[in-house]
Amino acid sequence: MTKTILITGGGSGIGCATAFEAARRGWAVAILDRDGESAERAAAEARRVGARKVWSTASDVTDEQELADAFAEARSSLGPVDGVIASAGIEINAPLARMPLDTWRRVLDVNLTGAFLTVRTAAQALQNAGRPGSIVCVSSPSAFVGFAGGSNSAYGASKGGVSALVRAAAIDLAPHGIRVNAVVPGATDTPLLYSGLDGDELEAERARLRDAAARQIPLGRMADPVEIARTSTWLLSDDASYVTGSHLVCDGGLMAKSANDF
Ligand SMILES: NC(=O)C1=CN([C@@H]2O[C@H](COP(=O)(O)OP(=O)(O)OC[C@H]3O[C@@H](n4cnc5c(N)ncnc54)[C@H](O)[C@@H]3O)[C@@H](O)[C@H]2O)C=CC1
Ligand SMILES: C[C@H](O)[C@@H]1OC(=O)[C@H](O)[C@@H]1O
Repeated sequence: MTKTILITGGGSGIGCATAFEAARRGWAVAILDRDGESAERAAAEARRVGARKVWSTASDVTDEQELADAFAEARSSLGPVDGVIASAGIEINAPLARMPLDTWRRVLDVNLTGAFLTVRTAAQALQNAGRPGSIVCVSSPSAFVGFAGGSNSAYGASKGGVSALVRAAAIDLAPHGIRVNAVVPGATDTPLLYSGLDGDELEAERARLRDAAARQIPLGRMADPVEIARTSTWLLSDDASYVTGSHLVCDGGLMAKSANDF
């Protein structure tokens, strides 16, 4: 069935790949991103490769009114949405003792409050249209295990909150025929992993992560964003009609193994 979906953080990485995968399925796609230019670049590329109906706008997921306006404009442009993917997110790591409070607050605001506002706005849009629908939030292995040398307290806490939000929202929205799930990507080669790095530092980090993936991830590599996108769009599809409140882990086996194998 042809669907109309809306993606936050669709200007880059996993969100952008998900927009392309949805377009490949013949779905109409609304691409939202704090960086409006990246959203438009993604939309232009999707059109170039044959996307049927694509629309984009700048929208910050921490701003409830901006989100509501973007959902309304998406409906005017593409029609009522059937599904939403909350992919917008940031990762800023620091040892606990050196984690600035404003960094903690920013990470929680974007990743957790942004997901909450996206889920609530999506639910309102689906109910206003009198339609069932599906919402997918992008969580993380960091919601379940420690990473980054113990420096991801803010990021891990934000994603732990996203996972709890998904379970609560699934129960809350089920009577309205709205399914809510999480996709849990493993290490995926996107700009998020290289936040704040460029030039030689970025290449060195890319090499370090590829080596770590080869040694620590059972499938021996990081994910390509499109592999996450296929999982997310399956959750939005009618093939997942009885799936809600669930976490689909797409991590190459990373979490299947303990870091402390005996
Ligand atoms: N790359 C990875 O290894 C993993 C990523 N994730 C999650 O996947 C999601 C997507 O991340 P990636 O594609 O990897 O990173 P990315 O940095 O390529 O994409 C994130 C996008 O979100 C946008 N964004 C950031 N703050 C925003 C805001 N306040 N409002 C609207 N848009 C905003 C950025 O402009 C960017 O386009 C994030 O939630 C991230 O936490 C989860 C597990 C692993
Ligand atoms: C598994 C990743 O390395 C980990 O998960 C995330 O969400 C972050 O991107 C971390 O790097």
